[in-house]
Formats: sequence, structure tokens, C-alpha cells
Amino acid sequence: MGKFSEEVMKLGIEIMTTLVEILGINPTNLTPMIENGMQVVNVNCYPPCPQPELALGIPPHSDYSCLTILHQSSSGLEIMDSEDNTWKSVPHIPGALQVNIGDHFEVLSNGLYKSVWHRGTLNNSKRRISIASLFSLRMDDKVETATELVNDQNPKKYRETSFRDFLNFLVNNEVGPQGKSYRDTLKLKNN
Ligand SMILES: O=C(O)CCC(=O)C(=O)O
Ligand SMILES: [Fe+2]
Repeated sequence: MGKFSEEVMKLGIEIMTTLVEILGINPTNLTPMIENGMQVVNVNCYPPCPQPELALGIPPHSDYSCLTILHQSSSGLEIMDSEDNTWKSVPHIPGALQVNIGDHFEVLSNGLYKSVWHRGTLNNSKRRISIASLFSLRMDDKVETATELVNDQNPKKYRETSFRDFLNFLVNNEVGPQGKSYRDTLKLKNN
């Protein structure tokens, strides 16, 4: 697990710095913040469920990360397709890793990158394991929308945030299927 996490972290940093480069924003301050950032590893274990259509493994959410890299032992991850508002299953491809944008990069890119709305479903035949590595900046490092991406045609759409702000939100709010989405609380009112 240690070696896997180390390698996934290297991959995550490479993808995140490339995504920053593609946006054409100044990487001078951002790259060291990404390289010194946090990796939270969620290991999810879903036992077989006799009536999977009546339950969910993980309710719909977006990840509080810049980027998430996920390994799944069998299919079960579903993402919301914003084109037609339906859930689409992410196929299980042995050895493949799924890369999702998280809330941080939606804020940084002023909405050019969209945080992925996703959920974990259950099945009635076999235990499923997923390992999600969530990469974010350090606890008190603020993520803010890149000034290069804000102009008269594209006003700033999000307020700045840190991982600690997210933890405070979790303590003070109801989360889960009926709860508030943290990403929505980051959107500025005039958008
Ligand atoms: O099990 C899955 O496929 C989803 C896991 C997930 O979304 C998470 O750990 O944040
Ligand atoms: Fe997730």
C-alpha cells in the first residue's frame, strides 16, 4: 500500500502540474504548493448487498480535492453525465486508474475544469474495493481562482477555500444524500 500510494502521488503531481500548465496560469507559487500538498487515501470496502437497487455504497458527492485517482476492483463507480443528467457506469478495466477533477481545481480554473459528481453503487454477488487518493493543498493553504482566468467576460465565480474550511463545513452541516454540497457553497451569489 505504501509503495502504491507513493507512485500514485507522483502520478497525481504530474497530472496536476500539467493541468495547471494547460490553463496557462503562473505556476511559480502553485507548483510548490501542489508538490507539498496532502494525499488522503480512502479505502472503501463494499460487501455484497442482497438488494443493491435499494441502497448505495457512497452517496452522490464531488471530492474535496484538486484531483482524485481511483482504483476499483470491479465496476461500481458511476459519474453524472452533465449532457443528459444521467448516471454513467465507469467500466472496470483491470490495471486502469480513474482520474477525476475535484472541487479545488474547479475553483482554481474558474469553472473551466468541472468537479466530477459521482457515487459508488453496490452489487449482490461480490465484495468490491475501491482505493481513492485525494490530492489537495496543505490544510491552511488557500485555493483561489487564478487571476489570469478572470476578466469582464468571465467574472470570478468562486470564493477562496482551504481544506480546513471544508472540515469546518463538515462539522457544522448535514452531509449525505439530503445534505448540502460543499461545492455549491463555494459559488459566488452573482453567478
Ligand atoms: O467506491 C467508489 O467507486 C467511489 C469512492 C469515492 O467516491 C470516494 O472515496 O471519494
Ligand atoms: Fe469520491
